[in-house]
Amino acid sequence: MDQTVPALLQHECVVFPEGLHLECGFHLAPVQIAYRTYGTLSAARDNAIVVCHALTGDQYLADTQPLTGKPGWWSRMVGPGLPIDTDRFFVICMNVLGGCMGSTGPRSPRSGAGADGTEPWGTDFPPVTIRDMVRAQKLLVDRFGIQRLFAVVGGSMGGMQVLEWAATYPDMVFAAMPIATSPFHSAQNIAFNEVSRQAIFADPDWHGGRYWERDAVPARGLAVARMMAHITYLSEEALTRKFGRRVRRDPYGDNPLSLFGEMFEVESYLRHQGSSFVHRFDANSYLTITRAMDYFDLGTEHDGDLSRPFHGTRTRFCIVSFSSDWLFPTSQARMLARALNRAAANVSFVEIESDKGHDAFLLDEPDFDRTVRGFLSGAAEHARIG
Ligand SMILES: CC(=O)SCCNC(=O)CCNC(=O)[C@H](O)C(C)(C)COP(=O)(O)OP(=O)(O)OC[C@H]1O[C@@H](n2cnc3c(N)ncnc32)[C@H](O)[C@@H]1OP(=O)(O)O
Ligand SMILES: N[C@@H](CCO)C(=O)O
Repeated sequence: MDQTVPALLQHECVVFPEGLHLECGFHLAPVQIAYRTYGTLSAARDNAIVVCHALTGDQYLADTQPLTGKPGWWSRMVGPGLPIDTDRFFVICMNVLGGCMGSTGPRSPRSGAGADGTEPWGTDFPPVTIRDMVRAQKLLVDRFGIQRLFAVVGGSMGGMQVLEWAATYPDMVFAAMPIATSPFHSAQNIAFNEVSRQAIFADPDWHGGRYWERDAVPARGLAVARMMAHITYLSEEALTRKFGRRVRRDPYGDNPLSLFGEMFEVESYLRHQGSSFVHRFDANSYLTITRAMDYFDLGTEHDGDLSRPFHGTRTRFCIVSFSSDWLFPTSQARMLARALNRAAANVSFVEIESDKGHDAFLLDEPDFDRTVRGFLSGAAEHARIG
């Protein structure tokens, strides 16, 4: 496994020297937010959409991702004439707090007492929550002089941020589209995250989280973490359709269990997903962000009542789930819809038929594209956006 440390790049970002008081009680300063924008902010500043990325996404939504050289993760969704139409809307996408693509996170230089600005935070980076991520995003939205967002859209952990935006800043969000998400992180998903984290801890190059001292990364552990997680992003049907039981010659030649020097295509695919991930992601960020997802529960401060954060809301919601998503199943999306109904919110709910599993929101699903386009166009008419 290649041990190359993912490159530290220069990203477009804004530094907020005053920082942010985190939910854990720690004051993190400064806070840097890396972002990309697409389209033009209207003179009335009323056409802004914040798109929130998922666990391992980044701000490169619709242009080339600099580490991989590939198109941004939602290039088919965001652009001129596309469902999130940049001829009409001004789209902002920010790397989350705790991330590793330019926003303040475990790879950033440690700040505060005793810090000399050369050593990264590593595992001493304070625990952050989804609400902290959203409050950090609001710093940048305020800097743009935007008082009300036309919409907030996102899938998976991005959907958690959408819900947190709507709950924390109800007067700022006209429309909200939480996709393939849940009002709380389930026990099963916390369990998957824990397996991923243990894989990282078990790597001999983990070095107590101070792997930079060895100029290495816990590549094997991080790759195994991603391999396991990646299975949860697909579905049995999708894996069968893609690979079935097909085998190929084992290019690694390191499998003592292979009878004829072969390997299953699905094994080879997972290895590829694991090793390519290591080139674009930081292990300490992975730990920080998976933990933030685990903490997420809209009912925590409300005796488990998921409707209370939304009482009195005027935000229009469109909840989207995918029929084969077993990580964030439709039953959890329905739970969210019922909570919003109890809060008397304006809510619509769409389940898209798909066999692609959780990552369907990243893939070509024409019904999904039509849903995004339709909801945003309808909401734009009500918001009287040109
Ligand atoms: C939401 C966010 O915020 S963004 C974060 C999302 N981005 C990611 O998760 C990136 C990694 N994830 C993926 O690639 C996801 O599978 C998706 C959903 C984004 C893309 O899915 P698909 O387009 O169906 O691609 P697929 O899952 O088939 O993977 C294709 C890759 O596997 C490789 N591959 C396919 N079959 C095999 C095989 N048998 N052996 C080895 N490699 C294989 C392909 O060569 C391709 O490699 P590349 O990405 O280096 O070019
Ligand atoms: N595959 C996406 C979605 C996970 O929830 C990601 O890695 O961010």
